[in-house]
Amino acid sequence: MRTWPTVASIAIEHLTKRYPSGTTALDDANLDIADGEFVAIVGPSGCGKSTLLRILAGLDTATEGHAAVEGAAPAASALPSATVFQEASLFPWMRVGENVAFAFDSLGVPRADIQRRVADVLALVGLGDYARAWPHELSGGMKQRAAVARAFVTDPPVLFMDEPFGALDEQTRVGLANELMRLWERSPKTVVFVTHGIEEAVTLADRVVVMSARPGTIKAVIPVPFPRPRDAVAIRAEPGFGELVVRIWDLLR
Ligand SMILES: Nc1ncnc2c1ncn2[C@@H]1O[C@H](COP(=O)(O)OP(=O)(O)OP(=O)(O)O)[C@@H](O)[C@H]1O
Repeated sequence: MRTWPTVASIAIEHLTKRYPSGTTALDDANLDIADGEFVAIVGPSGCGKSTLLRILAGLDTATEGHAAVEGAAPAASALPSATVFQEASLFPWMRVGENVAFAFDSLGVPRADIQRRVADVLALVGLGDYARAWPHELSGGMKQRAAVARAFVTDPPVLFMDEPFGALDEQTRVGLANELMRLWERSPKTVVFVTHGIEEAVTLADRVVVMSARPGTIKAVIPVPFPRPRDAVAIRAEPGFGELVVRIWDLLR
């Protein structure tokens, strides 16, 4: 089995992305993300958040500048990261457990270990009884739980999340935010989390990166001072929570 470090840092330097259509989606973005840090990215629609995440995840290339995951696997083709998108993108022809186990494809992990880890992670996201269910038998929130389980099951040092809870109702979102924080506390990793939810960003992140309208640049990086472990509901009553949310809203105006 391949082994990789438990966490990795990310360096983004002068990153610019121009699509062939002529759209400049990112313009000279610079950011350092520390080992094990949870960073949320917010910004107006179309400011290049997904573009940035796709470049970090190795799914697209930059026009200028570069982004590097440091302390991770040597080959760019073997980036030890997992990505969760707004759509859970489970394979409809595989049961939930098989979808989660698929993350181990070609990693050479013994079958018994895979079964144990899949069962553990499904239990952690509240899907312990659904390993043999088909994706179409799950609600939207349950599908997203399965997608989060698939991202965590191999314990990669880096996790990229692109509006993973964006399509869900508020109550499910808050529940999943808590589950994500518990998973992250159990197995630390560097997380880059794109969201439209300012409160969600402040709840989850160590720092919130605020991007400007297109072409996207990094307008501000706001540290979130609240202690951990956090609770996605109780944190709203923390002194300073509302002020921080308003400050970020003001930056987005
Ligand atoms: N494959 C592509 N080809 C051409 N232009 C693209 C492509 N993908 C994105 N864009 C453009 O790049 C800009 C940034 O898009 P991106 O999806 O990164 O923004 P975003 O901040 O994630 O938006 P949203 O919050 O609405 O999801 C937009 O103007 C978009 O039209």
